[in-house]
Amino acid sequence: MSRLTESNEWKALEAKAQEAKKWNMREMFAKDAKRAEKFSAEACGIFLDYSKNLIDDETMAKLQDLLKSAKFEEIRAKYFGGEKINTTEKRAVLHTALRYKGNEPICVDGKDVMPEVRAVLKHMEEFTKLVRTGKWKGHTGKSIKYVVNIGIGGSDLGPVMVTEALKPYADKPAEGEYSPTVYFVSNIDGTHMAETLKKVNLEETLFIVASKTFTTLETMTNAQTAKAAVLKAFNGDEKSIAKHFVALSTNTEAVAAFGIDTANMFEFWNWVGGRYSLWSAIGLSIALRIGFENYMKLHQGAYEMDQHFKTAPADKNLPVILALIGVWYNNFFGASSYAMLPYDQYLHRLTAYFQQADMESNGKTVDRDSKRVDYQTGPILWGEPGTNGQHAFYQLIHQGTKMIPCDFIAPANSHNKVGDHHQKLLSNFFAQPEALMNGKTLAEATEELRKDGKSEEEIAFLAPHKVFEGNKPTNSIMMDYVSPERLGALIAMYEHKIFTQGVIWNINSYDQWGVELGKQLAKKILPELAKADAELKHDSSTNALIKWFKKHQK
Ligand SMILES: O=P(O)(O)OC[C@H]1O[C@](O)(CO)[C@@H](O)[C@@H]1O
Repeated sequence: MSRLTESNEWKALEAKAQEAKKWNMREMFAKDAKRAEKFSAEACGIFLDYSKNLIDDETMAKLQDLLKSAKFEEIRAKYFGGEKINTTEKRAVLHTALRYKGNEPICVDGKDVMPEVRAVLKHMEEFTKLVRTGKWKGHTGKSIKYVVNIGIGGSDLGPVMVTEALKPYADKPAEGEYSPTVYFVSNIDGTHMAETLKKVNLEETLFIVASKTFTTLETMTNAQTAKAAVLKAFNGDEKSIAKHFVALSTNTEAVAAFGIDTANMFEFWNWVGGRYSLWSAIGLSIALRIGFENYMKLHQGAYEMDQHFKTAPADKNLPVILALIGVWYNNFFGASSYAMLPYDQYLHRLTAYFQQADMESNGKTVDRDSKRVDYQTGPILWGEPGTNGQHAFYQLIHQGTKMIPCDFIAPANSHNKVGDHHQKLLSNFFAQPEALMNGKTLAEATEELRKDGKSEEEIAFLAPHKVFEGNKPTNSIMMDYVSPERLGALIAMYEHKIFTQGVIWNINSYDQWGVELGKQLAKKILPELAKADAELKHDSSTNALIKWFKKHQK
């Protein structure tokens, strides 16, 4: 047994869960007219209603006790204070410094990181202005119309998600500026680069090679392909590289070795985790697309959420509430996944983005004391935007045998006022959590069928299929618009939720050793694919697959 599962706080929650499994949310709402008011909170323009959960005051108090016993406040202070809470890599975790708007120093190893942070932001601002005003010229003297960000994981998903989410801001550039079209190439599958190259005119294209390490196989392969295409287009003139390539990285030497002028390198630091890096130089494609001012508003929203997370009491603290509710279902109800369901088409990559943030952070089996855990850690996160998901997988959420807590997310206003689309969209946003909570009893289903004139025999057969057990937990999260400020706050809210859960589970949320083994094996297999008579020393399945591939490869 671990310290966590042996603790009184954990045991109290286990006992409480036995009680809560018998609760009926419909009855809880009927009994308490103030339930929604009691279990809701608002900060930084984000409204959270968490009343449609299997919780009462005592549950929340006991979850807070668990949090306290995990030394949450102490670890939170270390997180914001630049201490090396990523212990396996001996690194601080300071994405919050990248968006910090205050005047206090933030030190790592006794050195204030803020002057460097501000210098890189300044560099990004100047560069963004040059490109968006058409002053940055390509090799043949043409301005930049296309930007291709080459990166993967955290060097791709954040910028993709944000540029999609804030597209309305790209469509409204400031006076004298324009918004280049931005493409993202991540997959090592040559199709990704090939299809992108078909869409751009190289004379007007800027490639951003975005890689924290500047060693990632996918990114380096794609970058070499892009470099070869540029050199070919400009008759092998190496000088063209400086005009068409910039780098975002922590690895100056590798950037220089690639042939990119380090004056065109935007630096960040090893205390920025890849999946938390959109606030760093990795955000350059965002700034180029929506303008630096809007990128700063995104930072502002996140900074405000950081302040809220640092100071709000647990019962009003949005990231804390979300984290505690997540732990409640993950650890005491056996819920292995949760769904993130944004009701806004512009947020269509939000879930994919948080899949990395959450699953790469908290998908761990060993705790901070290097012991195997005896409890569940990070959940599986999945989802699609509403209402598309409703016509695909909601059936299982409503009537399947698994508990899938859901976060419903929606803005009160759409950027596109098209007829009554938004009203219809939002009616679904409100209806789904209501249906999941209330369900439909056998008596109600029977009554409906009777009203439809069905025979008693048909009713007996059909009614059980029409029953919705209900009692399914949801959070509803709203904001006025999907604006840079609100999106920044929303992202930071979930980042801190992930941190808080990591603290409770006593794991290091900031390393990712789990991605290494597959990479190592791929490196070993690559030369075997090229050599016809390579001796294969894998398991019989892997050997057979490689042989089949070789036989069929033309
Ligand atoms: O920015 P880099 O160093 O190319 O890494 C890309 C991604 O690869 C990972 O290390 C996982 O393989 C992620 O954590 C990271 O976001």
